[in-house]
Amino acid sequence: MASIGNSCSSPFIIERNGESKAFVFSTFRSRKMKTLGVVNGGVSLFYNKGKQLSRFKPLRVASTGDAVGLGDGDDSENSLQATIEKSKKVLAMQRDLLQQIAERRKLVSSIKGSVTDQDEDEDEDEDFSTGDSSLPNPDLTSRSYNRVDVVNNGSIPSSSHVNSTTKNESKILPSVEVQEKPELYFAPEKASSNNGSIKQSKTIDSKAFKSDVLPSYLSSSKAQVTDEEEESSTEADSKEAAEVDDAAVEDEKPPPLAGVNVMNIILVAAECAPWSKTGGLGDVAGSLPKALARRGHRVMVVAPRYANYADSQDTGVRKRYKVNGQELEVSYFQAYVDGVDFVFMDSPMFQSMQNNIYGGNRLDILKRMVLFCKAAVEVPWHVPCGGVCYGDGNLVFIANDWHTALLPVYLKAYYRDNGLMSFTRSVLVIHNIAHQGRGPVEDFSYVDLPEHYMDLFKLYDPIGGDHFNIFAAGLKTADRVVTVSHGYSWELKTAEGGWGLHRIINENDWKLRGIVNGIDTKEWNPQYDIHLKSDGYTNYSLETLQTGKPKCKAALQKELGLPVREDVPLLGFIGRLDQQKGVDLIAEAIPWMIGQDVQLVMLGTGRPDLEQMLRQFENEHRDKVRGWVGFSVKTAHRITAGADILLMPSRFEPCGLNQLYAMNYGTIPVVHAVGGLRDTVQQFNPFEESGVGWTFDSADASKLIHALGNCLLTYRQYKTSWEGLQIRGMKQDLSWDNAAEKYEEVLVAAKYQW
Ligand SMILES: Nc1ncnc2c1ncn2[C@@H]1O[C@H](COP(=O)(O)OP(=O)(O)O[C@H]2O[C@H](CO)[C@@H](O)[C@H](O)[C@H]2O)[C@@H](O)[C@H]1O
Repeated sequence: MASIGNSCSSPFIIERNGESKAFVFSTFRSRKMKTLGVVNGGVSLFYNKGKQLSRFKPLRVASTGDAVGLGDGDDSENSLQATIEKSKKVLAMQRDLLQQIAERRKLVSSIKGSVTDQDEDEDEDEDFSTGDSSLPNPDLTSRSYNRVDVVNNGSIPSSSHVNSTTKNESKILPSVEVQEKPELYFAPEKASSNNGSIKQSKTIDSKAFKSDVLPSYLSSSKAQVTDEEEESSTEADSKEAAEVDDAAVEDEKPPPLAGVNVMNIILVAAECAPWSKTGGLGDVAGSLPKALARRGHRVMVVAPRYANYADSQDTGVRKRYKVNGQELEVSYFQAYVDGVDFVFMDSPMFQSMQNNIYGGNRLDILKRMVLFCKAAVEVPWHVPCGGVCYGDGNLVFIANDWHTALLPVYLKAYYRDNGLMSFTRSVLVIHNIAHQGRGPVEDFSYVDLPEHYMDLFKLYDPIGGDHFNIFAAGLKTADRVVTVSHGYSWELKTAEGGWGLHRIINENDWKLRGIVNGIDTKEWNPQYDIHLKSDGYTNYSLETLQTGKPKCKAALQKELGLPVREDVPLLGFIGRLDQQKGVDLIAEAIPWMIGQDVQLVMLGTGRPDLEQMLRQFENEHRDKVRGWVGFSVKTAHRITAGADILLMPSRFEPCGLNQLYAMNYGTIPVVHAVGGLRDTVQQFNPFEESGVGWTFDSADASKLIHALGNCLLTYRQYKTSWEGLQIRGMKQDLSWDNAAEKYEEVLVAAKYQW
């Protein structure tokens, strides 16, 4: 008995006795054809209204996603007949629904006519919010759906809107019985469908035939009835459709910021704040997606579920993937926050790793990432968000660092090479090239790829000879590559900055772009910061800076057990304790610092020897230094608010977030001018009263001391200049919104890249 996989499978894949068959259409329809994706007994097909069906070609797909072309199968004839029959029925249902909507619209028009003008708008709103079923509201279709639906060929409502629509829609639409679980398919009309043009939107979401969600062709009626080239089956149909279209136009919301480029975006990362975080990657995964969602995209984040996150819910979806010959089950939990679908992948492999995300030996980590990436590629098929899967049309994955660099490779090897996910793209973001997923060549056997893929991973190392390198394969395979600042994008191409990957990066320069990270201005904002609401701390803004910040400084000094003195400059350092962050430069400068009248607090975890060093600093200079070994988000926020100066002597820094947070809190950064630090911290110029901090040009303790000396002098003797530095820093727009717009350009470029 054929059955569809868990609640929302690919329309192409039919599972039978543990094996899956995938159907791929051998001919793509021309733009002039009306193509409709129809769920039918587990088979999705495209058909031309009343015309000949597309031929399709069966593929056999292994549960891991490997697909092997088998040519035309005998039973395809029978299933073809069956699907034709069922398609006709569905078409009839569709006409029925359109007719009902048109009738109801007429009814509402007549009711509207009898209501006084001044009340009209309010009444409509009330009807919507209260869901009053006595007055069916045709405008629901245009109001209750996300703007994405109108312009997106994928016709996917965002989760929130799916939910709100579900609530209202049942009152205006007859329920349609569908036995099969929802499926999703988007027409493979890349160029025409993906430009977001309303008129070109032709695909009918198969979800349309599920009883509890408003069909996309009705919800975004514009998207489905305004095609001038459409061959309507009856005149009445087109008239009714046009009326529905009018209803949508009447209440149309302003277009999304992304305009016609609205897409489905899935960011995949090994960590995602606030649920999991070891550093800046977690921050980016937690906040960039929200900025993309604000631009009108439908956005999901997929991250491992390292612990039981209270705010997420089990979706009930279960899938199995092979890792190193072993079948492993994954399940998915979901939360909807600030317009983004956060999907957490659960597996015994991830559980209990919350405080040790990258823990275990090389092969343990590799196997975790193989499982994560294999499963993540199929999330848009299997995991419904707000009741509806994303599907693979108009979709771009954003993979991050080596941990997810396998994703672009799997997307290509398992799917695109086999005619699946043909219009799905991948972008790989480099947050830190120093970690690459390296191992001996034999590690290739763990990633479960065809032999000819080996070349992508193999890299020659002058010391170790040939080795296996996951980042190398991801960089070559991804459609586009982003790194987190302009400075770092340049450094990556040098032998010093590319960490052995500079040749590959140079060869792929055409697809590389530097985009400076933003910050989550809700999370990292002194005005709303939840960590400043107790223990003597206080929220402050630009207006209350001169009273609020000293209060936070005093609270921090008190909390740390340092002398509470307003006049002493308080220096802070927050970061991973490793070679990258230049902790050793601070160590070298400590004797000089101790000779100054300053206080220093350092927060970090990492290399045991550096942790020990922090403790030692504190023990030796208890009146001036605090070395806090540990990972504490609260303390990081409090140091950022309470310190006067933030030290970032990083040897290399792809972007750096702490200096951005610092500037937003009126804390002055002193940084090594490298990578993103050079891009984001302009040196103070006392003659022009410009700049936002101090920079030094080489990773040398004497340079750090020189820059810090000038900084301390300004703090002590030039208060007005100091305030100017603080104000300029705080006034900058450091939000993700700018960066999100640039990411969007990259995503669009990837989308139209063949
Ligand atoms: N002990 C501790 N307790 C609490 N919080 C702590 C902490 N140690 C670090 N953090 C927090 O972790 C984040 C660190 O972000 P960074 O961007 O500075 O560095 P990271 O090197 O991890 O990120 C990499 O990716 C980011 C994102 O792209 C790039 O900015 C960066 O240059 C690149 O190295 C900040 O939010 C910081 O507050």
